[in-house]
Amino acid sequence: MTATKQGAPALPAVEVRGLYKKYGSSAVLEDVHMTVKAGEVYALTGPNGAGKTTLIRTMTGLAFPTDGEVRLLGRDVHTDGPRARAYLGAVVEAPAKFYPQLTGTQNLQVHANLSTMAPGGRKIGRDRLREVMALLELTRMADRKVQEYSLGQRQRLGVASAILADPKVLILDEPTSGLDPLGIGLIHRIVTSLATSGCAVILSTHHLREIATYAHTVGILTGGRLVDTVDLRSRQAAYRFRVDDPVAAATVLERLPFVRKVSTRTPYAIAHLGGESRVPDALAHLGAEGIRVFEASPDHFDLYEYYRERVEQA
Ligand SMILES: Nc1ncnc2c1ncn2[C@@H]1O[C@H](COP(=O)(O)OP(=O)(O)OP(=O)(O)O)[C@@H](O)[C@H]1O
Repeated sequence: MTATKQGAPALPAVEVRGLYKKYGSSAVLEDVHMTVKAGEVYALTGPNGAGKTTLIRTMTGLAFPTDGEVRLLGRDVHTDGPRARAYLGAVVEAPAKFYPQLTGTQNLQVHANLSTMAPGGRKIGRDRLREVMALLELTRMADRKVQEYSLGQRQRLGVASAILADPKVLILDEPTSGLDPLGIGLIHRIVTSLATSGCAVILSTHHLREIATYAHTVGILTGGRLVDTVDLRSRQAAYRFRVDDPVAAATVLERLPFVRKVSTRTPYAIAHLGGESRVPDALAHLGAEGIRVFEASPDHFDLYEYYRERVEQA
């Protein structure tokens, strides 16, 4: 848990505890636990029918759990809903529902009015509407009726409405489905920039190779159970050294104080160095011990392969 300036432990932005959801006799979510911190991008993935949308609906308070609880910034979303959702922005059913006869800006104005009326809500001015339309590259469409929007444009308008009130928690169900490659890049940049300013972001997706580039954590949900939570930042801190003797190289690397984890995969010795700046140090030590190094490069974690194995084992 991170600490605030006063030294008190910071509340998780999202906390899911022992969540169960049944439809009739069939269990859709079973004992799901999740913690997401401020500034974290958490990607939820899993096969079709795994329960991602159900989990997201339950986290946002749209569906009620059979058992367990969800807290947003410490408030229970099911028993203290309005206050828990005061800092929440969400697109749960993509693309979000809008009034087709109203323009994009008018639809955002409706959202702005609703969020102003919510507990703790503050006024959202026309400048902010223009700003989010520009951010989502919808300025050209701003005064057109939503019924004239393409699927991708409606998808982007959904994200615009979710970020309108500067949420501290942003939850997006498949935000990039239906978007073209530039639209996908746009959503990545917006999510990254919100997270950098302290917003916790949870999104569901099937696009593993994309999210591997900007998510901090990946939760793998299968058959209603969260079978793994992968910390991508620690996975990606590994470097591999192609050497003449991987076992001897591993022994040398293990002795270095900044090295956390070492393994071998012939012809490589792989080490978690804690950052690129340590690579020259590692090379110097290997060289001093007589190890010949032919190549040093980041050992990219293959999330797709990892996911495939986890889902097949589950
Ligand atoms: N209202 C409902 N009534 C009964 N069963 C439901 C209901 N909503 C979802 N389910 C079932 O719950 C399971 C999980 O569905 P959910 O939509 O949460 O999966 P998902 O992981 O989001 O799937 P996808 O990747 O296809 O979007 C499925 O078996 C689905 O049939």
